[in-house]
Amino acid sequence: MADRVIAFDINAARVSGAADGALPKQKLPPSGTDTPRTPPRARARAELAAAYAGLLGAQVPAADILEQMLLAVGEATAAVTGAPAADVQPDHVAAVLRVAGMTAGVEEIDRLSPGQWPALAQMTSGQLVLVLGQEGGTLFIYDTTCADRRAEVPLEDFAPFFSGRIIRARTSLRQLEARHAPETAPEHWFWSAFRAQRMAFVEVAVGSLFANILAVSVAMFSMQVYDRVIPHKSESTLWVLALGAILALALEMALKLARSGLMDLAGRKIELTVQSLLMDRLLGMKAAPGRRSPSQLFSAMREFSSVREFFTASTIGTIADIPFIFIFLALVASIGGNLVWVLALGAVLMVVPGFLMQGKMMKITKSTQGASARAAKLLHEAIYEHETVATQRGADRFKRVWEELTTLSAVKSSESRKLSSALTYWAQMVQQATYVSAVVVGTYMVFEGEFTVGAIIAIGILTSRTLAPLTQLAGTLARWANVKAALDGLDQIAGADQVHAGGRSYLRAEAIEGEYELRGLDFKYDPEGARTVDIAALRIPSGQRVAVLGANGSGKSTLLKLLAGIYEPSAGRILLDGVDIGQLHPRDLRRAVGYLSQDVRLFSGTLRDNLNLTQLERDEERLYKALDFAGLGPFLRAHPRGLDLEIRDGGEGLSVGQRQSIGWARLWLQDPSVVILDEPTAALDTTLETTLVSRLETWLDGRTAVIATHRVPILALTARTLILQNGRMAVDGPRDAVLAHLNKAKSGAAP
Ligand SMILES: Nc1ncnc2c1ncn2[C@@H]1O[C@H](COP(=O)(O)OP(=O)(O)OP(=O)(O)O)[C@@H](O)[C@H]1O
Repeated sequence: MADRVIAFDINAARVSGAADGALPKQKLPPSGTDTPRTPPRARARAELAAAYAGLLGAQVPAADILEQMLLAVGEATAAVTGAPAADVQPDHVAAVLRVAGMTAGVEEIDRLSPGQWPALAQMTSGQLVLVLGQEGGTLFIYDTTCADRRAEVPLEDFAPFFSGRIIRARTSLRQLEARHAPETAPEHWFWSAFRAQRMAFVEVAVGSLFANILAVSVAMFSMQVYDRVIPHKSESTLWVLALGAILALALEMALKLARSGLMDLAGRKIELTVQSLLMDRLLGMKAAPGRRSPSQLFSAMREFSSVREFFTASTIGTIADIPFIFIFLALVASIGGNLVWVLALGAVLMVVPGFLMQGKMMKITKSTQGASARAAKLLHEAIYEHETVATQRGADRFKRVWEELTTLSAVKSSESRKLSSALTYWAQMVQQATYVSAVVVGTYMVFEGEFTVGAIIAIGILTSRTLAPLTQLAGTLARWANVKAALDGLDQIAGADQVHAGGRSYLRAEAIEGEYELRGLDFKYDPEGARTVDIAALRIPSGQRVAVLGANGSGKSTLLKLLAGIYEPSAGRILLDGVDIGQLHPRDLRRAVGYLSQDVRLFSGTLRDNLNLTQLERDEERLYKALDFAGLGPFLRAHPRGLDLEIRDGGEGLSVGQRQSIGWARLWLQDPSVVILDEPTAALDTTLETTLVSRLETWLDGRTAVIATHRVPILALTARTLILQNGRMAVDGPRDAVLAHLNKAKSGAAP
């Protein structure tokens, strides 16, 4: 039996890779996440978690799980000790399974029973094993060394080594819905957040009902005092009624306070949901060159504040009070009969202009927003491009356009303010006029003997209460155009095509070899315009290094962005490892394809943040190794702040060449199997370029590389040369042959 346990233990070690790292290496791509400092069991545990998730129907590659795990481990240890990543614990595995959309947790069990499986069991040695099921006295364990991946282990062999802890995951209802529910129209990004808070709104409505019923008490009190207390001089009744009315008022206030608390909470939740969704959509947008302007997106996001202010407690309270107008009207009808029509007419007159003016308000708002968006863009350029504006003597032009825009925006917003004040004042005036009319009609009814003085007083009070929410509604309507325009702007962001489109399934690829095939590839920035890239057929075998040459504007950068999957072809296909690049899961694509752009951008934060944008790398040594590779190591080792060097707002803090080096360091950390490089050494000095090129000799080994360049040293790394002319492939051949041909053509053309 002991042999059996040992055999099992070895299997377990192999399955979880804890002891000897016996996992087949090719299972995970050679990615930046798999560093020498990757916590010892992380890699194997990622494999196990991926296998477990797969059993539950969620196809998540181990590489994704590994990334999440390292994040979870890093955050947990950083939070406690600030130390580098520790070992992956069961809690981290459970957390990662939850991120993958399942419900998962660590449980302590005292008995092994069939209902618990499949689950990950922790052994006394700390190893995790995936238990697939249990039948009688036998457990089925996931074992990659068996042909059918299942090992049978008797319970009595397993039990002594079992720690009593399991990680159990279940498919969440949301996941089941996503997997099996028939496809329905997607929910509106904004209104669906309201729907999620519907319970809070039901509670608000109930609170409003009681608050409004209590609000009647003052009217009833006045009526009773005038009609009963005064004629009979009944002091005790007066005090009883007064006490009742005050109690009712206090209760009404308490209810309204509770109601506004509830609305605030719901409002906050809605805001957080919507803001996070908008950010997700913004970050996940597909590149749409020439079709969407960044300044439009900026101003749309900024306008969210007007949406937030609109949907505060006061607006929701106003809307919640509207249905109760009918209760008040019914009450007035029961006291004053036909007099209720005066109120009804007043109510209609109060809000109709607000509705009629919506079109005009919308027009004014759109032009105000247009002008202020353009002004914001100008401001951005004036600040960030200050040096160019100054050296190119552009200040006068900027000032003129700024004045034009601010004048336009001031005129338009004053127009909008005037209209909205007029609407509010109109509503207030009609409310007062309705009160006067109700008293006049009531007085005639008193003359006729149909009415008491108390009833007139009560109706006066009820008139104010009935119409008060409508005055607020008029104000709300005046602001609605603004909010509607902001929502329309945000629709652009929320509805923008996403890189990772929800509701479609992608092909998951653990590793990408890097073989490209282009078929009938066309790309146009402007759908009506000419083709920027037009390549009938091209094949780049995996591991080949290709240089792309061509004059300025010939389409090199565009082709590279297409190969990197940043742009989508307008027509034709790009296959990577035989799969349409659009079919590959964006995470897998981004992991395997490294892209170094012509203009490396830095973000505000430290240099460490800028190097480690994935937040996965916690090993300082590795960060320095990356910097050494890119030629920045000596500079930063000598720098007093080192990796904590502050990169200022707008990415300033390093020279253009140093920025390009950071791009190289990022690429080294990513360690992709395909590299797409756009003028990757253009900003480097010749010494660094030569050093880097010699390092690349070995680093590029086994990687597919497509390099657009005007520089000779980097050409030495490539085996094949493509020359683009107006987006078309003019030449394609072995480097030396192409270069010789070019030199010959040049010398032939020379006088
Ligand atoms: N974002 C964009 N929107 C519209 N047109 C663009 C955009 N980017 C590039 N173009 C156009 O596409 C054509 C090809 O540009 P691309 O940047 O691919 O050329 P390139 O060969 O990389 O040039 P360079 O050597 O100067 O970097 C150019 O005519 C350019 O005007």
